Amino acid sequence: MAHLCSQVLSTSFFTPKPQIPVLLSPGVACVKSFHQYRFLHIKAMQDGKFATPTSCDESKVRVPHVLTVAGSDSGAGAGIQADIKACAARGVYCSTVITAVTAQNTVGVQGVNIVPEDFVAEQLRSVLSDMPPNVVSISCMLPSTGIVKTLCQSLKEFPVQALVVDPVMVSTSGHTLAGPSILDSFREELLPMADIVTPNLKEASALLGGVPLETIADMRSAAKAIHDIGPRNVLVKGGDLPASLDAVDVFYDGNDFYEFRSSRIMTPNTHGTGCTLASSVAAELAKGSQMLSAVKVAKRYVEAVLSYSKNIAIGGGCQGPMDHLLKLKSNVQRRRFDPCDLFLYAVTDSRMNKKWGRSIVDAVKAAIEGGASIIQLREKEVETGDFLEAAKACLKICRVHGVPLLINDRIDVALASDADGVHIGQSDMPAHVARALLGSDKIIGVSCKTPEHAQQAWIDGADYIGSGGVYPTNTKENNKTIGLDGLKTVCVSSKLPVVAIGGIGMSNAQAVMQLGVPNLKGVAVVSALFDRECVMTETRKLLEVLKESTKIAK
Ligand SMILES: Nc1ncnc2c1ncn2[C@@H]1O[C@H](COP(=O)(O)OP(=O)(O)O)[C@@H](O)[C@H]1O
Ligand SMILES: Cc1ncc(COP(=O)(O)O)c(N)n1
Ligand SMILES: [Mg+2]
Repeated sequence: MAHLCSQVLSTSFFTPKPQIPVLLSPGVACVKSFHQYRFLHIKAMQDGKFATPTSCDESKVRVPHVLTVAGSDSGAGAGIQADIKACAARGVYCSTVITAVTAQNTVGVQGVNIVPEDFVAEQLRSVLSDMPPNVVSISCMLPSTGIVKTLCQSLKEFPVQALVVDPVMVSTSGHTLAGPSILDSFREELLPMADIVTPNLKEASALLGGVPLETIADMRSAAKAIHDIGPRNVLVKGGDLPASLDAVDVFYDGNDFYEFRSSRIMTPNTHGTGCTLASSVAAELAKGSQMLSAVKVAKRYVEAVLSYSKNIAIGGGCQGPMDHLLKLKSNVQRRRFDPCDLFLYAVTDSRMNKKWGRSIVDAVKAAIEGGASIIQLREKEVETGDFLEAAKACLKICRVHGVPLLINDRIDVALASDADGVHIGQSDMPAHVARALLGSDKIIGVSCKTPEHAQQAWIDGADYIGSGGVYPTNTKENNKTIGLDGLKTVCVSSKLPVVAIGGIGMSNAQAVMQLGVPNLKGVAVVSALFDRECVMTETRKLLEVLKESTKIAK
């Protein structure tokens, strides 16, 4: 068993993968190449440097793992907290060694308490001896020369495949996090070990003895000069480049320069961008990416998080944090499905839009203005790319008005546009498969003509049922009409809310709503809204009819 374990343990280090990032520690000053790291790692294993796992089996899966060495930020925008969140968002396990604890918020840094060197060493030993990371990321303040030395010593003892160094010296709020006394050990010991070093403008300037950096040409010269100190790659970050419309970072690998550009997000919530970038580079390297693509992906991630977080309000200061877990947040923020949303359910139709010369977006806007409570895009004749663009544009409008947007049939389009859900028929993907793909927060509606369909929809995790055709309709070929009786049978057989569909309009909506079954929540309408000259007026009129009929029913 022990033999098996050591094979499992060593796999990620011995397979001829591309380099794995490690945030650099100082003791390995003379070790630069990936192959040398691997050699040292193998030797350390042979010397019994790693703890022998007490239990393991072949079915265990190794996960990409970044060890971040950083300071704690009580405000959780930067430091260890940013690193953990970024790694989690990038799908990578993150262990931590804390070098200092700061009292910090959106106003600034109120205090710094340095962790004793021997305790930093103990944390390093605990992690490195038992759970060797793919990459070490030193994305933080290193408050003393002693800590730099401790790090280098530990990395010498437990070499890793790649080292990422973010030389945090000054916080965005202007607070000095690492004094000039450690600059020498940074330059002499840490930087030569780094696979990549990621200084911002101020840090690049400090590393080079205070040269002013004001243009992209300056950043290129700085990247080259820092490369000469010894790291294999340099990324000079231009978040603070004055008068730059774009956020431009300059990458130099010793041969070529690359400019990574993204639009500049106008937001005060930029605290922690540097930590986030470094740990994301480390995360991508841990997953096996080459350096250049790791930087590219990390930069794109930072841009997405900044953009997502640009209006969040946490704290009263002017250095707000970002929200790294944007995906989770968007799910939490989404309004839960309310059966009352089914009251006036507008279903678009591409043929009708074409006939009346309006875009899908114009049709949706008009229906919402008229009072539609939910929208379904049913666009059978539109190309996928156009459908996706239309869905995104409609979603913006729907979100402003708090109206859910569903996509007919196309789970791919619903996922890609982040629409609120789908409506599927009996011959589409089964609802339980759609649920597995879409997750628990999206709305799923299923067309049902019989109690058996309704029962299955409930088992499969649907949120509502669309039942019909109640009356004959020409928006759907060969569609069996089930009549008011068929609709009632489906309603009483199901616990799910139901929306009636098929040939419903001004003349018969009242009859449907007066069916007298409590889970019949509304009517879905196509032609009566969209095969008309003024969608908004027709929607308003239908809304009045529906309101009137609920009054009568009471
Ligand atoms: N307002 C912004 N919009 C888009 N990207 C930004 C913005 N500010 C910083 N960045 C990006 O965030 C990353 C971190 O940059 P920077 O803020 O310069 O580093 P640090 O946080 O270490 O000071 C870089 O990729 C930079 O281009
Ligand atoms: C503990 C800790 N680590 C790093 C930073 C730098 O982050 P930023 O440059 O965004 O202030 C910080 N402020 N605090
Ligand atoms: Mg910054």
